[in-house]
Amino acid sequence: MAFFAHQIRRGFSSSAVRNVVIKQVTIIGGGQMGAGIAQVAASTGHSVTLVDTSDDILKKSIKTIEGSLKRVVKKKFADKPEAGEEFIQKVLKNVSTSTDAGSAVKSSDLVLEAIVENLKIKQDLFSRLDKLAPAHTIFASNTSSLPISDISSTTNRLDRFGGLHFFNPVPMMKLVEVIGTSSTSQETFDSLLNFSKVLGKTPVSCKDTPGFIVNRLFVPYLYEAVRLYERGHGSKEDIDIAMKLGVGYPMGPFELSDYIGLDTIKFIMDGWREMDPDNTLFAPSELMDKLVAEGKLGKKTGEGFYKYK
Ligand SMILES: CC(=O)CC(=O)SCCNC(=O)CCNC(=O)[C@H](O)C(C)(C)COP(=O)(O)OP(=O)(O)OC[C@H]1O[C@@H](n2cnc3c(N)ncnc32)[C@H](O)[C@@H]1OP(=O)(O)O
Ligand SMILES: NC(=O)C1=CN([C@@H]2O[C@H](COP(=O)(O)OP(=O)(O)OC[C@H]3O[C@@H](n4cnc5c(N)ncnc54)[C@H](O)[C@@H]3O)[C@@H](O)[C@H]2O)C=CC1
Repeated sequence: MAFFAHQIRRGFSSSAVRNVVIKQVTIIGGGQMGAGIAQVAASTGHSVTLVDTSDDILKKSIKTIEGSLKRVVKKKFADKPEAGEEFIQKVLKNVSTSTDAGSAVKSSDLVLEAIVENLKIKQDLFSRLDKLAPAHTIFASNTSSLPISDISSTTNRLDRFGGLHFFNPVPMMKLVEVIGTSSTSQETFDSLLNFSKVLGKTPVSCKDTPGFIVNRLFVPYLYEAVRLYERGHGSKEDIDIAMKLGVGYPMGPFELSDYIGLDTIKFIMDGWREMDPDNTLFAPSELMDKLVAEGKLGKKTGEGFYKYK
């Protein structure tokens, strides 16, 4: 009886009665997050195909992975630089690239999406791939804020669909939020939990609620820092210093917003405000709107709250 109730909660489906051991991974989107996830998956022995819209972007993704691996081995193989170089080459061999998502997913156990934070584009992608991926393949999204059940709604594999939310920079941040919708099967959820552990991360289980755990607490904090600055209650520099030295955060809110990308943070907040317009935690910021409109998105564009050129 308990088993049955449990299966109902997770949306039982006969096609998903076994745990999928994830070996072959397709990652769609080779930006900040996709490249980081590809690196970690390849470093832990997975065969990874990284997909993006052009070969030029993918070349940049591989360069990013190479640069990050160099930082990792500097520490891990401090006394054995040759073994470090060997490790880098071994990891890079585990990553192939493609601009053809449809072909890439044909041999995948997991398709993990880390493309632009836009519901329609994510839905279109998964709807197309659903027809091409094998039946056992699990689909997952790395979305920061969109409901997983909205993203999965255009597919016929609701039981094999979940959220895997990594943190930036992926090689350094230990947490993964694993998100199950009311339709995600227990087997899928367990496979995603297990995959996160095999990557060397610590997973936490989340419901499909806005911002899951971390961003629901964290994004309002980042916005309140900007509003505090707009009210003239402190300079950006002092607010950053205060949060680093006062509560031990590794980065202040302005440094971190620039690091994540102001477009991503604004997109999250705009979406929540639309859902709950009277919630003062979701109030807008004129400065944030202005910077994003000017294309000053943070570190990735060379300027955000601070300049990086
Ligand atoms: C928006 C969302 O949906 C969710 C999110 O991601 S929210 C954002 C979550 N992320 C954070 O909060 C990041 C907070 N910042 C930090 O933890 C740290 O500042 C940081 C790890 C990014 C950098 O650390 P730092 O001490 O400030 O700088 P730095 O000295 O350059 O780096 C520390 C170490 O990390 C390593 N490192 C940093 N970035 C790295 C990367 N991308 N790849 C590999 N190694 C990296 C460095 O090599 C360095 O190693 P050593 O200690 O051996 O020298
Ligand atoms: N930046 C951050 O700190 C975090 C972001 N996220 C989420 O991860 C996702 C990706 O974010 P970032 O890596 O920061 O973005 P990014 O802008 O660095 O990278 C996105 C990549 O996806 C590619 N892309 C866009 N549409 C595509 C398509 N249809 N097919 C293939 N590739 C496509 C782009 O060319 C780009 O290289 C978003 O959903 C974001 O909300 C999650 C955790 C942290």
